[in-house]
Amino acid sequence: MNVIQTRLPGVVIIEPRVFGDHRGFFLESFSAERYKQDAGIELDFVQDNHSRSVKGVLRGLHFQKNHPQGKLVSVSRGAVLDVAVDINPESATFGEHVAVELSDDNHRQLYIPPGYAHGFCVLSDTVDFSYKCTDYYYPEDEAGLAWNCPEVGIEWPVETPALSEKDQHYPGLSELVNQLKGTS
Ligand SMILES: Cc1cn([C@H]2C[C@H](O)[C@@H](COP(=O)(O)OP(=O)(O)O[C@H]3O[C@@H](C)C(=O)[C@@H](O)[C@H]3O)O2)c(=O)[nH]c1=O
Repeated sequence: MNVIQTRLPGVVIIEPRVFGDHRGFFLESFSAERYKQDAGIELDFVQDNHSRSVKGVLRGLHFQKNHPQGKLVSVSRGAVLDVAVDINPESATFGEHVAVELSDDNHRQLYIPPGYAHGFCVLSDTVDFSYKCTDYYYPEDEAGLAWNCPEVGIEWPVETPALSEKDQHYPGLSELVNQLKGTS
């Protein structure tokens, strides 16, 4: 497999080896030893998730405050623009993001270590989105960053995405940092 470093520490693009033949293709979507050695993923995964969304849906930008999750994300059908944002004020890349197209055509995966905000926007008619998480889901611990925060400046492929109710009300980066510090 091929591993591509991004500008954000620990965030890597993984291109699995794809074995194509007259039947279709085969790939290993995860293998603990190899992903540890080649992609630096030391943490164990404890939960697998799958969501389906239609074109124009945007989910994000999400993280958990006290139980941060590392996520190995991929698309089994369709295409998304997947985004990770550095929300750690102590980080040299605070406020920066990476945006990567993941599709059933390029077979790319993105590993996002614990501590980043994550989201994606659907580019295809339908998408099946799968991800492995290094911690469990704690509904009371859920938090988010506004998908359209101007301080982050993500160039999303749609102007008016379809959002969940809660994704319409998350704060921008400065407000989020103040909230996490407990100062507002
Ligand atoms: C994320 C999650 C949701 N749920 C439930 C809660 C809710 O009733 C329903 C839909 O939840 P949400 O609207 O939060 O789903 P969604 O907006 O798809 O949330 C996900 O977005 C992407 C971008 C991520 O990075 C994930 O970590 C996760 O936050 O599913 C679980 O039971 N377990 C889970 O792990």
